Amino acid sequence: MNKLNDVLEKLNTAQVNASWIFNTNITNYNEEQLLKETSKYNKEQKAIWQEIQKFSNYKQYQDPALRRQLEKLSVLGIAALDSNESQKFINISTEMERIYSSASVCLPRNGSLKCGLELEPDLSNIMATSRDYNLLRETWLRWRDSAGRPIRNLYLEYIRLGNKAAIKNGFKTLDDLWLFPWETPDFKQQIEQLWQEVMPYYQKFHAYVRMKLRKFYGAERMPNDGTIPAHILGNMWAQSWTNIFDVVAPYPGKKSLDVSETMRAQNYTALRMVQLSDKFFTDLGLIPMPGPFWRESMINKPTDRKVVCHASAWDFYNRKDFRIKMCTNVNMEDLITVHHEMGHIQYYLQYKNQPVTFREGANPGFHEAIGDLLALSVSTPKHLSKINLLSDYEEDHELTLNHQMQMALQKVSFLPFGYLMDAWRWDLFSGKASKNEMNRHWWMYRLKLQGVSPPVKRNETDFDAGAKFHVPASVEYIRYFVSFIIQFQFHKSLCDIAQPNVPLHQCDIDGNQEAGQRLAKALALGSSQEWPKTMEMMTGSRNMSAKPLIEYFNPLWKYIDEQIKNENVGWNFNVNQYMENN
Ligand SMILES: CC(=O)N[C@@H](CC(=O)O)C(=O)NC[C@H](CC1(C(=O)N[C@@H](Cc2ccc(O)cc2)C(=O)O)CCCC1)C(=O)O
Ligand SMILES: [Zn+2]
Repeated sequence: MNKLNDVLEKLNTAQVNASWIFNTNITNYNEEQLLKETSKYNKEQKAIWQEIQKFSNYKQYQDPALRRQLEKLSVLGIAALDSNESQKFINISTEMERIYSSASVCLPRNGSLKCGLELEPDLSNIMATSRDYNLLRETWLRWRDSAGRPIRNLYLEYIRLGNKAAIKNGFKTLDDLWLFPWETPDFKQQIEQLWQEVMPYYQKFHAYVRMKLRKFYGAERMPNDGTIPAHILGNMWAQSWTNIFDVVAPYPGKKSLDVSETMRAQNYTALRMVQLSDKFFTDLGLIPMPGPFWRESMINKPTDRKVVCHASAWDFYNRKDFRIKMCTNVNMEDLITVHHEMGHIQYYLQYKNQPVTFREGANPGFHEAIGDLLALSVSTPKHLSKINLLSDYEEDHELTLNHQMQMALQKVSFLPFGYLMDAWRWDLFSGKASKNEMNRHWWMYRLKLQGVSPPVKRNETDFDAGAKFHVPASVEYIRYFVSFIIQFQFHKSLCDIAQPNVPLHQCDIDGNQEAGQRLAKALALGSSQEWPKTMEMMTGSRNMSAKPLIEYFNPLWKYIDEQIKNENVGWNFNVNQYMENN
């Protein structure tokens, strides 16, 4: 088996290398190289897979670790397609990613038309900072015209081929293949259950934010069905509302917890942000970033070439080389993202000596939760003041509520979006939703779960889901919904060790070696055991639970209940009202 392990290592290293080169230097040559490398990777993976099929009686193996590795290797994924269909699938995926990452728009800018505006940083900045209702609507609409629409027909092909691949792996449809790594037969039910648990709290939060936006933009700009227009929430996909903090803050005059200004004033650089995050990990007794990380990572947007700016963390599967790629801006949002990416790297470092098949998170949600978990401590006012990013700090009720609001704008607003991104794709893959109504199905979920509506009518030539990175990039998303739930479970467990008598929302685990050790033990296991066992190691329970998230925001729920006395919580909707009947 360890011979196979070496082969798998070399295979993965070659593939990741080619992908890194393309992502950090987008040229036709590098794209061709990546395509060649990917087909080679798929062919060799398939050969190994066919080998393993011969040991089909692997279930009888005594050694549990060996049995588990063979079971993971028994699912090949997309590469199970025959060579020309597999090539077609790779071409479609590459084409969708190219369309998305090269999309740009024209916008009316003081009298003339400005063209070549890209998502990062141009459009994201407008969505975050503009309060001009019409400019926001134009930006929202034109991005979807440029990035979403051209992907629609490619996506239909993607689903057709993906479902064929699922069948070749012994599954019914592509959603079953996507869910395989979760090893949880009732996974969809567990997710729905978690959503039911948090939904009442989300709806109250939605009512509060809607009330504040109505006051700011005027009642005539708010739909009468109680939904919030998607373009005024500070984000291109309304997935995180942190950028409208100034509009919804409980105590606007109070010290803002957005330390971006202070970071710039203190000449923070991307490097300093990464060093700050590294220090938090090592103060917990975790593994410091190794030499190659500092030498090879790309943490600033290069000026001499095109790159994929979407932040990411990379494991080169050689137990030495780990990198992040980020077009870092010096602000608080990116300080959080740096911690998120460093959380991935820490996980890679902790499980690097596992067999290759176990070098994954206990489940994909675990991998997404680590960085955010540490960021929960970093973003407390107390910690920010400790690292000199917040001056004349004194804990009081107003500061607490402003902090709670800022955290809810990041975490609570995200929950329905994290769910619907895959609920929509599962329905399409499984055939539960018709391919002729993909956009209607998208807006059904956006209305039903998120209470967000399109600022202009949509139709079936639009493909609004395609305007979100993870759809053309075919990156599964439910991992983020799970992460936003379990990171609070982990936070509560580590806080019970580090600061047992501190309210959860004020807890900072910084420097607590015992908490660090509890975390390190769980991370070092990778996916070598089923995730409920690792969940039990971390939290004492085998199950996911939204209770710690709800507890973290207790002060905020009380405040919101007072504020929304005259508001109708929730919304009604009729998706026909937003779809042009074509
Ligand atoms: C080689 C490779 O691909 N590696 C994987 C890691 C691995 O699989 O090992 C990887 O780096 N994926 C990139 C992805 C980037 C980000 C993302 O896409 N975030 C979601 C959802 C979200 C939003 C807010 C938030 O606070 C946390 C998550 C979004 O932006 O919608 C962008 C900013 C944050 C994380 C990531 O790091 O997860
Ligand atoms: Zn991540």
